Amino acid sequence: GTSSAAAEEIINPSVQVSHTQLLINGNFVDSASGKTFPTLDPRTGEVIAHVAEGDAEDINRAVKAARTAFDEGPWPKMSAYERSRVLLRFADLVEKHSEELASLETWDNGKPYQQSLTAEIPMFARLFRYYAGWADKIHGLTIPADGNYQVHTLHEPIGVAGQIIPWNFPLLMFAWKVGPALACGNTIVLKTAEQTPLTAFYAGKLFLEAGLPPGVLNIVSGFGATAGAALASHMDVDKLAFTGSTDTGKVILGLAANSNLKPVTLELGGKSPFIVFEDADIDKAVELAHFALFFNQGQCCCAGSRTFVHEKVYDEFVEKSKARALKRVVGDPFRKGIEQGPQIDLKQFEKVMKYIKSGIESNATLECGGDQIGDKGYFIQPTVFSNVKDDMLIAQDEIFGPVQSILKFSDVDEVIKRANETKYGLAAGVFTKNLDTANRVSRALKAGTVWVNCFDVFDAAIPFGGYKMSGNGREKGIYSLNNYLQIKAVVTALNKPAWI
Ligand SMILES: NC(=O)c1ccc[n+]([C@@H]2O[C@H](COP(=O)([O-])OP(=O)(O)OC[C@H]3O[C@@H](n4cnc5c(N)ncnc54)[C@H](O)[C@@H]3O)[C@@H](O)[C@H]2O)c1
Repeated sequence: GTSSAAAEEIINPSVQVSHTQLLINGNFVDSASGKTFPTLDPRTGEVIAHVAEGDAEDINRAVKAARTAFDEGPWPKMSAYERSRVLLRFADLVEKHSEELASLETWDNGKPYQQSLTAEIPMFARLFRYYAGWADKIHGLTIPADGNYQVHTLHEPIGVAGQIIPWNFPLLMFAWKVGPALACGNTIVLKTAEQTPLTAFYAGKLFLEAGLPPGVLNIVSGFGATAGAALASHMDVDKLAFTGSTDTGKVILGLAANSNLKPVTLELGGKSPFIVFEDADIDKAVELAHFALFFNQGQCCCAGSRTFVHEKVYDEFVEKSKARALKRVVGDPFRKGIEQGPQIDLKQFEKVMKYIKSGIESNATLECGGDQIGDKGYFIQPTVFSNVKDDMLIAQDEIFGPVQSILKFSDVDEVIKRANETKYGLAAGVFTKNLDTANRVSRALKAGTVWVNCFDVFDAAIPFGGYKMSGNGREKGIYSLNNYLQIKAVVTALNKPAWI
């Protein structure tokens, strides 16, 4: 049951925290200041470990190591095949150590252990194998141009990549950033989220074991305003990739523009519609809409956080969604059968509770949930609001928690218009058996991903990214390679060519 699980005794993770120092130039080292900060267990708010607190000086050290590794090699000078083999060896090591990695991920983040172990670790390894496959297939073109010229393009690595990742998927965000950057032959300084520094260090250790040369992947833990800002504004960083909130994305873009104009890829927030049409199989639609919102404690940038339901099936849908949310199993994420763990930290917990209060005050109907579970950690009852109107705060802002908002609609044009009336454009779900409806709506929606009769499908080959204020650029798939390449046109005059 929902309310008692969190009060049960805490399960001890079967893993030791072995790496808490910054990874710079192939060595685990203390921060220059000697400072550390605690990373907390979201189940209890208690300290898991003290981790090196990197700041501007450590970012400088890491960028210097990455610059040297890029300019002097061996990484960009290795054959692409050799680079691909390092990525493949890394993926093998990830599988060998999947239980340690999954335990650390769950401990630091609060997500169900089964999810870490059976969904995220396999996706993590798969992504590195996918980009290992690209490493030796990145090449330029031979181009026919007017005049006596031989023209070709070189697809060069862009240089030192700065990468800043969030706490909701610490390992997967690491993979989406590091995989393509390494496949293209770049070197990296990655800053982890202050809430979840542990798994990146462990992965960094595995990369060294896999034969990644020193300085190619540097990992700095620390806070956004210090370490993050130093990385974004560094004059010797050639490319920046960021995932996190839209507000921070704006800051980052400014820092990049005001320093050396480094190109920036942004993956930001969302308020993604999940649209259920009248012909849908209601039981399946309820389950999928539930998953689309509640997966990962509702802490997904692409969460289906506006559930639009056709008026003909609305009442049944609301009733069944409420019943499903009441059945959701919340508790210690290390316990078998748990579907939902705690929110990441006190700040996020308070933010979600504030939005629940706002939903109630704006006269949405609270169908179920709405409270904290227990008095320890950051567990929140699966919460469902119905009668949600477009102008309510809970229908406009990214809540990033286990709060489903159900809205009623009556025809296709209306729902397309309302679904697009948001500053965001990350993803959307369309649930219908009608092919014409599916085709029409998926083309009309202003979103980087449209899932039709499915949701949260994150295969390594599928590009992901946002329209509008959900960001720019795409990660995963072939598209992500462009983020980490520089295109050089080489034009050579030809003397008496046989043909042009
Ligand atoms: N799109 C996503 O995947 C995603 C992930 C996490 C959070 N969020 C949203 O963001 C909200 C706030 O969460 P948050 O505060 O952890 O997100 P955030 O965007 O502030 O943090 C993400 C990363 O950016 C870094 N950062 C923060 N300020 C920075 C700065 N000035 N310069 C450089 N780096 C900086 C952080 O240290 C972290 O590594 C959440 O409630 C949620 O709505 C979205």
